[in-house]
Amino acid sequence: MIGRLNHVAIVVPDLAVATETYRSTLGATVSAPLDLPEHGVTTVFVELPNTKIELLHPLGEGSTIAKFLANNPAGGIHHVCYEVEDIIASRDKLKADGLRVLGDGEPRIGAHGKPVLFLHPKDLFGTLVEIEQV
Ligand SMILES: CC[C@H](C(=O)O)C(=O)SCCNC(=O)CCNC(=O)[C@H](O)C(C)(C)COP(=O)(O)OP(=O)(O)OC[C@H]1O[C@@H](n2cnc3c(N)ncnc32)[C@H](O)[C@@H]1OP(=O)(O)O
Ligand SMILES: [Co+2]
Repeated sequence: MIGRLNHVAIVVPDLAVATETYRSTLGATVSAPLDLPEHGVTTVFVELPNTKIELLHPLGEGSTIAKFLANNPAGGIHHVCYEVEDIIASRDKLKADGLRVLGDGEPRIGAHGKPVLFLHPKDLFGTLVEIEQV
């Protein structure tokens, strides 16, 4: 079911500082910030040869990642995203196998304009997992 690693997400306390560090210190190609108010985040994508790093910062009140940043004020790895071919079939199999799909269980459009879902970290060894249909 899961395919390529689409991205690894890092929540950062200062998106501009993190972006400049990846661009200048690490010499990576980085995108412009993208506000995703429906997800309560601002994202910057670091393009790597074999995957992407998603830099995340809370956007607006009640952001789903505000608590994570409060618990990890220096930042931290927040989730990994695996690619799937059919997000509905994947969702239904994961649910049938007892994993909890977060939110209302319906895919939403993510930063790449593709449908995404999230799986509870407690069901996947303490790791928040996002699946993205490609
Ligand atoms: C989709 C746009 C973009 C993209 O790639 O396209 C994004 O990726 S946006 C990313 C932001 N959106 C989300 O993360 C949506 C899914 N997340 C959630 O629903 C919540 O963050 C949730 C349920 C994972 C955690 O909720 P909350 O922050 O309120 O914390 P809780 O106290 O309820 O957590 C319960 C339990 O889980 C542990 N936890 C929380 N976050 C993580 C994490 N990122 N990785 C691992 N574990 C996590 C937390 O410590 C609690 O554990 P406990 O032992 O009970 O203390
Ligand atoms: Co993501």
